[in-house]
Amino acid sequence: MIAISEIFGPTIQGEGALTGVPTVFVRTGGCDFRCSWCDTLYAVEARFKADWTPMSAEAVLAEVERLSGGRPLLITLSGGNPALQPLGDLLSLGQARGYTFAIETQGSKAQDWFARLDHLTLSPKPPSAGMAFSQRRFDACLAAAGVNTQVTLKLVIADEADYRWARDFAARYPHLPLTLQPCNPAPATPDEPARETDLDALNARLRWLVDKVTADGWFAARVLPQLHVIIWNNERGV
Ligand SMILES: C[S@@+](CC[C@H](N)C(=O)[O-])C[C@H]1O[C@@H](n2cnc3c(N)ncnc32)[C@H](O)[C@@H]1O
Ligand SMILES: Nc1nc2[nH]cc(C(=O)O)c2c(=O)[nH]1
Ligand code: SF4
Ligand SMILES: [Mg+2]
Repeated sequence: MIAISEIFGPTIQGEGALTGVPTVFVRTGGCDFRCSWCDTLYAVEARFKADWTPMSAEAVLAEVERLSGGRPLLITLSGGNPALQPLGDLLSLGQARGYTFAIETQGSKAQDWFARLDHLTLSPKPPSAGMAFSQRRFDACLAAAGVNTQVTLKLVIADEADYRWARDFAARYPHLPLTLQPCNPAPATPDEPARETDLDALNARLRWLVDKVTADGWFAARVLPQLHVIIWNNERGV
């Protein structure tokens, strides 16, 4: 069974290389990390376990088909860490009906079914997140993706130290397409679910990041906002 926090859409992918692409999100419950600025703690912290529904692959796909009116589109697996879940059967069922699959994960856990995804977005955490990085685990994710899954790096930047870390990190993986996104410093939290972020402050961070990248001539990086935050602020399920 798959631990499901929420299934929603169709909406658009708001982050990373697939920004703007229509998609349904399947958000799993449970994470091996607890990032300081995580915007989805309701799908992370064990105290919310009772809100996560154990679902079969068939039941998850049935809900996606209901939401999409049976018209196949991109299914984005996120969480929590979806790589902790048994998602191989969901891929087989969905792909047989024409759906394509992308995953968002931090690169801490590899699964053999990564090779059957269309897109694997790896988002290793910068220093500001407060999480340890395992090179071995990250490289295992890359190896599991094989040659047929499109891998991209998505790095969140909160401050100067994160920016320097991102420069070093990306230099070790020059073959991977790279997107940078400014950290939302005021995400909604379980204790303050209606919290709104300051979009002007977020835009200032975006401008700072563009200035850094252009001043450094870092032309391999693409700088993108979280489009869903610009459109819907910290709203959940969009
Ligand atoms: C909520 S995570 C779930 C998937 C997986 N656990 C991961 O971190 O990649 C989805 C994406 O949101 C990003 N993210 C989380 N909180 C954020 C914030 N406050 N500002 C910007 N991006 C954030 C993560 O870095 C990740 O790229
Ligand atoms: N529209 C939209 N785009 C997203 N990209 C990554 C998301 C996530 O929470 O993983 C997300 C999300 O929650 N909504
Ligand atoms: S790894 Fe992803 S879901 Fe887990 S705590 Fe960090 S940002 Fe949140
Ligand atoms: Mg999100």
